[in-house]
Amino acid sequence: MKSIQWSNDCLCLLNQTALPGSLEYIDCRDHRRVGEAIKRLEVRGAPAIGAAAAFGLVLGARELAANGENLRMLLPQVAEELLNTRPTAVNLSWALKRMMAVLDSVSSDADIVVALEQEAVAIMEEDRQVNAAISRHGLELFEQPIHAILTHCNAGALATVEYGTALGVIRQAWANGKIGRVFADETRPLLQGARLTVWELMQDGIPVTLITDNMAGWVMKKQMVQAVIVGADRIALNGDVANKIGTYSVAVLAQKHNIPFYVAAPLSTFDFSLQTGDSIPIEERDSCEVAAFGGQVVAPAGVEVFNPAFDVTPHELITAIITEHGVLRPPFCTAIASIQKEKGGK
Ligand SMILES: CSC[C@H]1O[C@H](OP(=O)(O)O)[C@H](O)[C@@H]1O
Repeated sequence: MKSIQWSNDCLCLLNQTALPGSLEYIDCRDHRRVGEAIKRLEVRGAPAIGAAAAFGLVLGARELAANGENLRMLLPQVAEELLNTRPTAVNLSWALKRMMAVLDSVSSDADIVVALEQEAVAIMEEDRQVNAAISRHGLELFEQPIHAILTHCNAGALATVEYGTALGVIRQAWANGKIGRVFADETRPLLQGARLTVWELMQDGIPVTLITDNMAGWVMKKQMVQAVIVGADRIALNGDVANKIGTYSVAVLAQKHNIPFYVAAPLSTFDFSLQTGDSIPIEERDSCEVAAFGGQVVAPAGVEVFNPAFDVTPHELITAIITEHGVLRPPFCTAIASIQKEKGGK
């Protein structure tokens, strides 16, 4: 399945809020609809929202050009609107910064829209290649086959342009006989695990067991899983990782049970401006997501709700970070710095 498809003047998104019940597609023909889709998690996952925002900027540029507007003056406002949809995943700002840099590289205004579209297509294609590389490098984690691996939320093809990050590693490991089963946390409150990860793995014929988030500790205690792998939304220079709420709890439990805890993420998820995860912005979402379940209100009206969509796992709890450049091992600050150097500080 493809979470995102671009055809000339339309960004077609697989509506992830309708899964697994129905396969519905949203045709976005302007940047405002793309922004709404990101806010509503109709498209979600750090790399996927970065790519969607990139094409949202293309749609915005087309509209401005069609109205004879000054793109260099007005496109920053379109970028700002898309940037303000969700604060935690750094891929959103990374993609928009990369797209806006096109303006500096194009001398003629008449060429801006085409150049932007080419850059958005490049971002989409690179994500495919990057996830394939992450998945290949992930094989290094499994010198010996393991019975089962636990994952949290959805870091699969739905969260990226294709193949996935954490689920990309799982797919490759399964194909090479390195894992026998996946345990998927349901991932309250929006159930990305129960609705999306389970659906993806069953589509691929990969054995999966669904558990509630509060079962993860017991599953580890009973030695039913031998590793954990998750995605990421923002990684600081010291290796602190922001990811779906509940990831920190799983990492603490993994350490308690001496189970390796892996993070799979592309370099576009690294925030090279942050020394630690302390200042990663954590999105807080509407209380109705917690006070209701499956559309049914379950808590008394008026109850106070705290609904952070992400948490930050300190680098000390992370065994390795799998990137397209290879598997990073602690000390992550050194490993990340050497990648930065290799890439010329970009
Ligand atoms: C491959 S990034 C996936 C990452 O994004 C998810 O958050 P959301 O569903 O709110 O977009 C979650 O943190 C996943 O690990």
